[in-house]
Order: sequence, then C-alpha cells, then structure tokens
Amino acid sequence: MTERFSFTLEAADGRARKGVISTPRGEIRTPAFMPVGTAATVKAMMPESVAATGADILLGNTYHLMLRPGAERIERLGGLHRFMNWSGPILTDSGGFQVMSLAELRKLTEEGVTFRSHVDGSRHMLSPETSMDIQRQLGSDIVMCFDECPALPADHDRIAESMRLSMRWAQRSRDAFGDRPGHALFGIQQGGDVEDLRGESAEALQEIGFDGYAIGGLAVGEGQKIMFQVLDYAPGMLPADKPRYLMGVGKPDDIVGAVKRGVDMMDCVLPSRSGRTGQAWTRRGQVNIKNARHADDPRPLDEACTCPACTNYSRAYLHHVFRSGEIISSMLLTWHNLHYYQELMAEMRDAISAGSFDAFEADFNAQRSAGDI
Ligand SMILES: CNc1nc2cc3nc(NC)[nH]c3cc2c(=O)[nH]1
Ligand SMILES: [Zn+2]
Repeated sequence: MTERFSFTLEAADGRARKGVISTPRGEIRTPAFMPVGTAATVKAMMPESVAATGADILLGNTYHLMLRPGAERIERLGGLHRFMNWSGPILTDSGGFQVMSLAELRKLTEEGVTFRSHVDGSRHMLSPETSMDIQRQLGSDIVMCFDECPALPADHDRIAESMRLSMRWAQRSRDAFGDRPGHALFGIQQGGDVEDLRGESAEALQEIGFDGYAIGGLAVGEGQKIMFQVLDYAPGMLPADKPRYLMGVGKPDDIVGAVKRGVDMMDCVLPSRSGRTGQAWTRRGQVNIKNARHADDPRPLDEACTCPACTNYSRAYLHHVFRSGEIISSMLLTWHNLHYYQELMAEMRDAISAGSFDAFEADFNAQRSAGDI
C-alpha cells in the first residue's frame, strides 16, 4: 500500500500510453475509464458490481453531493468512500461545470459562482477555496481544480478570457489545497479549440505544478472532428510523466480516438445513462433494446460478452423488462455497458503493451456497424 500518489508509464505505442497510477486506496490501470457515481452511487449498480466490471476508480460530483446530502454530513459519516461503500480510489470534480449546467440564478464573478440549488432553491457559493474544502470533506483521492468551462462554439476573446480566469482559479485551488500526501490535485487545461490558448493554459498550469492534468473544455457540443483536432496537439502540451484526463468523454469511438492521441483517463455518464434508456453498446455496434424486433430474439445482446446480462438473458427478456419498466432492466443494461467499456479499456492496455494498437483500432472500426444491430 503506497502512502503517495504516483504515476508509472509502462508502455507506449505511438502516442497511446499504458501505465499505472498508485494511490493509498489502490492502483488505477491506465488508460482508465471512470464510471460516474454522481450522487454517491453509480445508478442501478451495487459497488461490488461496479468493481466486477473492472473499474478501478469512480467519479463523484461535488455539485450534487454538496447540495444533497451535504459535504459536512458525508464527512461526519466517515467520508465518501465509507458512505457509498467503495474502498477504491475516487476522483471528484470541482463543481464548476455542473453549476453552469444545472443550477439556477447563477452569478459568476472573479471570486467564484453564487447560485441557487436546483434541489431546494437554497443559496450557495462555489469558489476555488470552497471547492477544495468540499472535496477535502468528501475525502476524494483525486481533487479537481475549480474552473470555468465555456460552451463551444465561442469567439476567441471569450475563450481567452474564460481560460485566464480558470488559470487564476487554478492557482487559488493549488494554494487552498495545501499539502495533502496521498491525495492528488489535477489542473484543468482550457482554451477551447484555439491552439495558442491551449498552449498558454498548459504553460500556466505547469508553472503552478499539479499531480495530473485534465483536458477540459471539450465534449461540450463541438463534435468529434473538432475534439480530435484539439486532441492532435493538446495532450502533448502537458507533462508526459503525469496522467492526462479527458473530461466527459465519451462514446466508444471517442474513447479509442482519445487513447490513440495520448489520453490516460476518461469519465462519461453515457454507458450508465444510456443503459437506463435501453441503449446497449457492443463491439459490433449499438442495440436499442426497446425496438420491437428484439421481442422474440433468444440471442444475448452480444454472444462474445461475458457480463451477467449476456450470460444469462436473451434480448427478448431485456426487451420485455425494459418495456415493462422493470428495475432489473436498468441493472442489466448498465452492467453490460460498463462491462463493455472496461473490456475496451483492457483491450487497449493489452494492445499498447503488445505494440499492436493500430491493429486493435483497425479491428475495432471493422467490427462496428453504423446502425443498430
Ligand atoms: C470540473 N471541471 C470541468 N468539468 C468538465 C466536465 C465535462 N463534461 C463534458 N462533457 C460531458 N465536458 C466537460 C468539461 C469539463 C471542464 O472543462 N471542466
Ligand atoms: Zn454483456
């Protein structure tokens, strides 16, 4: 058990990297996908089931947890790991992104963001300082800087102004985080789809110094083409010896393209959220289980998948429980999707070790049909 936070690069294939992040609560194999446990639960999953899918680390949302049940309450009850019965590493976001998308009556100033809770209308303020306090109360292992993420498309000046605010907030986050051995603070690169602003942000963050570096400001409506154009240069601007975390990504082909371009960690609600809407992701494409054509289909979602849904149930059954609104529908489809995502990450880690990432990517693209299967 290590008392420190460290990142060890084990192999590289082109710009794709394989490594391990060591934390006091366990190791994270990279490239890693983090399931999202927004309100102290990965929806429709028991923690032991999340672990069974192969996930090493979860993401928790500061915005949701500070409003309900409250960070002080979680601290009093022993911290987020104890509270949600997850003993492995947890990364918490800093709240800024969700305040801007979920809260009401937001007011953004140099100090931070004041807002009303979407839960009960109560007034709150998030700033670099309060976000660091909240994430400390939650007890997360990887803490994210408090930043501002502009929606794209946006003009150059707006992106520049927002990025520079986020860099001032990164310094304040670093100062407020203090010295917490075994806990990590990640900076978040901003700069939209403007290469020189991305470079300015990367330099500013390295000046301050962080344990890892996130690529923020993407997956905000720009589309995969622009996202990949930014990922063709942004990861390389960040220190090679620290983890690179792409926030909010994504569909399986987004993830493969991001790992190819040097990303080490990702998180996304897609596999869990789409599981609840009847959308299954498989190596051969998507299965929309609510479609009537599955009503008599005795086959599993994916013959090659070893998850409980594919091992024990037919498409006909999954179609039935989805159409009937049965709770097991969300359980089985979420489990399958998270299992598939983790299998994808494991295959990429193996391919990078074997120096066969290009062959993996070619096979990944060849197997997938664009439409439903
Ligand atoms: C916590 N800070 C922070 N979170 C984010 C979450 C995101 N989630 C997406 N797409 C689903 N893009 C994101 C960007 C950021 C970002 O730039 N900053
Ligand atoms: Zn499956």
